[in-house]
Order: sequence, then C-alpha cells, then structure tokens
Amino acid sequence: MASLSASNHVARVLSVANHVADVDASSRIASSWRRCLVNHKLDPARQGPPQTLTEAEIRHVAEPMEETIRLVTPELDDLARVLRDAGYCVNLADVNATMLFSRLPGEADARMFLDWKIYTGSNFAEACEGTNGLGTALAEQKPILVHRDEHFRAQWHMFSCAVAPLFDPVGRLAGAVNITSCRQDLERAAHQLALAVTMEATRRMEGAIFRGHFRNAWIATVPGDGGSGLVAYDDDRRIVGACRSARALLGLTDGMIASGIDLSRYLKFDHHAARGSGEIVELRHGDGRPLGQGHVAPPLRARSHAPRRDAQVDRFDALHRLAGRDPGLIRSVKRLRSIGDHNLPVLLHGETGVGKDVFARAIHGASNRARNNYVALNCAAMPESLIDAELFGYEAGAFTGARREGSKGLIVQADGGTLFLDEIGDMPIGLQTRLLRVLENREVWPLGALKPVTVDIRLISATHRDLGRMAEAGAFRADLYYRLRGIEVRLPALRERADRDDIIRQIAREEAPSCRLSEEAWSQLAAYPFPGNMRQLRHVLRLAGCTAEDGVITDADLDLPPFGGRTEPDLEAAERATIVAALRKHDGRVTEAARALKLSRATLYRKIKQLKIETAQ
Ligand SMILES: Nc1ncnc2c1ncn2[C@@H]1O[C@H](COP(=O)(O)OP(=O)(O)OP(=O)(O)O)[C@@H](O)[C@H]1O
Repeated sequence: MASLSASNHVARVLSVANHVADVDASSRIASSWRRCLVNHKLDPARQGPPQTLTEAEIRHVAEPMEETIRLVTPELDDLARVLRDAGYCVNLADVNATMLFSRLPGEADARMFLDWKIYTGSNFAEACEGTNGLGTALAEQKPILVHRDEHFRAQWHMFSCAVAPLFDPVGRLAGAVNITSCRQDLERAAHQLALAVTMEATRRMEGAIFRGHFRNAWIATVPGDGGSGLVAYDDDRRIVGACRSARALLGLTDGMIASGIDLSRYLKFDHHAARGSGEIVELRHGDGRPLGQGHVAPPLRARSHAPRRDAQVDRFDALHRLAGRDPGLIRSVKRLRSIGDHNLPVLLHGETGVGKDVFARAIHGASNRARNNYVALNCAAMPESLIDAELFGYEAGAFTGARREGSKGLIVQADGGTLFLDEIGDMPIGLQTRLLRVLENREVWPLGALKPVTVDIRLISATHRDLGRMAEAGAFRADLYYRLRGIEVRLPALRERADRDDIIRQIAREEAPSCRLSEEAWSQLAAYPFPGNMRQLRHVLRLAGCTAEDGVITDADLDLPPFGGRTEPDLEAAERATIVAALRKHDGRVTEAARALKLSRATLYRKIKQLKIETAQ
C-alpha cells in the first residue's frame, strides 16, 4: 500500500470519526471506525499480518464447533464453487472471528490470500484488525459488506468482503460466513449481490444445523418475508425449538419453548396431511391468521438409513450426552476418547451434585472394562478403619468384629473393571500410602493376608477440593496426587454450563413427564444458581411434579431456597420437602410415595429416618 494513500486514509478516518466528514457507503462503517479509534485505540496506518493460531491451537478452538462445521460443510463447499471463478475465498469463523474453515479460489487469486494470511487460524476480530467484514459483522451481529477502502486499516484496502452472521438453533450467535475478493475491478454493486448469495447460503446452513440439532423432532417450515422459519416439535406436539425467524414470525420466546408449549397455540395445520415427508400444507397461526404454505419433515430417526456409527463412537455416546453442548466438557470427552483404552487414572473435579459419579460410570461404560465391575466408594462418608477394611479387604478373623469369612475388599472386587473413589481429598493420609502402593505394584495386601493379591483396576477419583494446594500444604500425598491425575476433568457447576437450559428441559421431562413449566417457573429456574447442581435440580422438579396442578408447574411449585453460599443444608431441605410433599400427596402411604419418587421402599424409609420426617404409619 503506497504511503501517500495510507496517510490520506488516516486523515479520512480521523475526519469521519470526528464527524467532520461522512463515509459514502454507510453510517455503519463510520460507527465502526469510531469504535476502532475510541474503544479499541487502533492505528489505521499500522501494518502487519493478523494474529494466527498454531495447528494445535486451531484444533482446540475448533473442537466446540466440530459438529457445526460438519453440518455446514456441504453448503460452504457449494458457496465456494459458485464464487470461485469470481476470485472469492470462503471462510467460516467462530464468534471470536477466528477462521476455522477456508476454501481458496483458483490459483491466480489464491496466492494473495495466502500471502495476507486470510486462511484457517487467522483472527479478524474488529478489536484487532479494525473494521473488516468478519470482525464488524460479528460485533454488530448483522450482515455487512466492507468494500476496499471502507476497511479501517489501509493495508486491507485491496480486499472486499461480504459476511453474514450464523446463529445456532436457539438463536445465539455461533459464528459468521465470510467471502473475500481481492479483484481490483470489483464494483460495490456486484459485491452487494455476492452478499445476498452469502446470506442465503448462511440461512441454509442455519437450517442444516437446526435439523441436525433437532434430529429426533418433527420440523415444520413456516414461510415468512425475511426467510422461512423452522419449528421443531415432539410426538406429543409440544414445541421443543424454533429458529430466529420462526420466533419472530410466531411470537415465540425462550420461556414458552422451554415450557414445552402446545404447537397448536402457535401453529395449526392438518397433521394427517403432513405425515408424508415434504408434503405441502396450509399453515395457520394459532389465532387463526393464515400463514401460507409450508411443509413438515418427520424425525430423522424415523427415516434414517444412515450407516450405524462404529462401536468405538457408540461406546462414548453416554459421555457425549453428558457433555451436552458445554465446550469444556466436549473437549474433555474428546481427550478421554483420544486416550482410548489406555489405563490412565482419571481425576474428576466438581462441586457436589454435578454428576461426578454419573460421569465416572460413563467413563467405565466407554472403556474396554465395561463388562467388568464398576465399584464405588465415598471416602468422606466413613471412618478410617472402615475405609481400610472396605477398600483393601481382610482375612477371616483379622480383627474383632470382622466377618467370619473375611472380605475381598473393593479393590479386588473391581479387578478387571473400574474403582471410583469419591471425595478422595478426604482419604486419611495413612490410607493414601496404601493406595499408592496398590497403584504402583498392582497388588493389594488384605489385612492379615500372607501374600498379596494381584489386581488390574482403572482408578477414577473425584473431589471438590483443590488437591494441588492440599499436596503443597502437606495435607495430601503429592506423589499420590500426581499418580491420580493421569487425566483431569473439570465438571462445571450447573450455573456455569453453556447448555444449562437444555439440562433443565431434559430433567423436567424425566422428573415431571406429564407436566409443563409455566413461563414464570422457567424464568425462576433459569435464574437460580443451584448450589446443589443436578441433584438439587432433580429434587426441585420431582417435588414440583408432585405438587403441580392441571399438569402445569408454576413458580409456586418450585422450592428454591435463597442461596447464601452454603450447599448441603439447602440440599437436605430440598430433599426433605420433596419427600414430605410426596407423602402428603399419597396420604402418608410410603409404598405409593416411594413409587412416585422412583425410590425403593427401603430407601424411602431410610431417608424418612435420616431426615427425621414424621409419618402417619
Ligand atoms: N448430566 C446430567 N444430566 C441429568 N442428571 C444428572 C446429570 N449428571 C448427574 N445427574 C443427576 O444428578 C444427581 C447427582 O449425580 P452424582 O451423584 O453423579 O453427583 P456427584 O457429583 O457424584 O455428587 P457428590 O459430590 O455429592 O457425590 C443424580 O441424581 C444424577 O442422576
């Protein structure tokens, strides 16, 4: 870029930013220039390539978007084919404007993109590169055309880009689709046309993502001026999802969707006629307004002839389901999958009730040990002598009070399978030494035994404590700590999870299958911090399912104690309230209350005793 034109450009940027002059094309460009100068403190004359990630960093950043990339690749390839001869490159970027997928045009143009690092791994955030297609479209969440000298940095003036933001199935920004040309003779008007093509292709990509996400639901396509909308509904004709256009077209909100509202309140059509895939149907709004012609596609499960995924992937399905759409957990499951059947110990971190035991079971289920035992012990719940006996076993008559026939111990019971030690941070230091020896020598010495028993176990341990700090402070054996953390997985608290709404919906379906959540109830659940995590959410919804009237859970049915930072008492209170309500509903009949709570009679009796609940019986 010649220095004269660069200095002219700097003067122009400054006069536009100071409201002395205007940019011809659009006031959005002027606003973006101002943001770059005032908020991001960028220099329009600065030269240099964009920030670029290494291969490993790209893999890391792309992981949460893998499914999206897979679903939109056919559309991206089509777009690249259509625009290739016009010298455009095509990219998909994540919400931070890092390119994660690129298709270059023919050789004549490709060199320019390579030289300027417009390819996978480069970052074009507005805060770094100034006004540019990707960065500005993402900052404003709107499609944009940034033609040559509308770029903030003079060095990008030989490029023109058109970008459409990409939204996920619940209407959140998921990334953006970019096309860039370096052809000098490209008129703004021609480029405008390319933007329209990109927006249309992006809408089809959103459709593909939506259909992939709701593959088990029926999907109705509703015509609309700003593009058709997609509504997903289940076999009971309750709405389970709606894309951005459908939300706008029908007036649907997150709360309504989460509460499993009846489809017929928003969309009416002849369901019988819609049974054949792709049949055209006349659609009406629930209030009777005609909406035009649309069509309905049955769940993919019903029409899928896709080949089965291989056994390796199937084994990990439960783990993938637990990871849901949480990027950190998705990464952890991928790491677990990549180590395959290597017998690496796993250390799980997480608050009470986040699902450490459930996750550990799923790891066991995904391993080549799945046919053998999964044995769990909570180290916090027992005194040292009991853990010792339970874990390491003992010979007949080893101590007073021992079982006559002796005990194999949990480690031996887990031979060939998995041993899960919950609350490992609470394991007494003496037992830590014995456990370390088992892990190092692969043999156990039951108390009183004359020879060791050889064992082959996979150890998964869990804690809510900071074991690293404990090891530093001498409260936990450092050598055992390093041994336990073959691979570490942090299970996020429910309130931190990116897919918390999905989890609330899923647990509501499981715990109160015949109820739907009112909008107010949904808002309360969505805002509550759930110190007891999944366990507390289950209790709250189970209780609400018992007290709900006419199949609607209202905010009055939700027992959400004020959160003062403590967890266990809140949890106990929630559990107590659930049981009391179930007993009340069944006139104190324990058998029926146990059935409603999906507990065995014995467990319910134990809990009644433990929580000191008074019963009529
Ligand atoms: N991903 C999930 N989706 C739905 N329910 C879950 C999920 N994970 C755990 N749960 C439920 O939450 C409850 C607590 O799970 P779990 O016992 O595994 O938690 P934990 O972290 O081991 O708890 P603690 O620290 O108290 O031992 C169980 O009822 C379980 O079914």
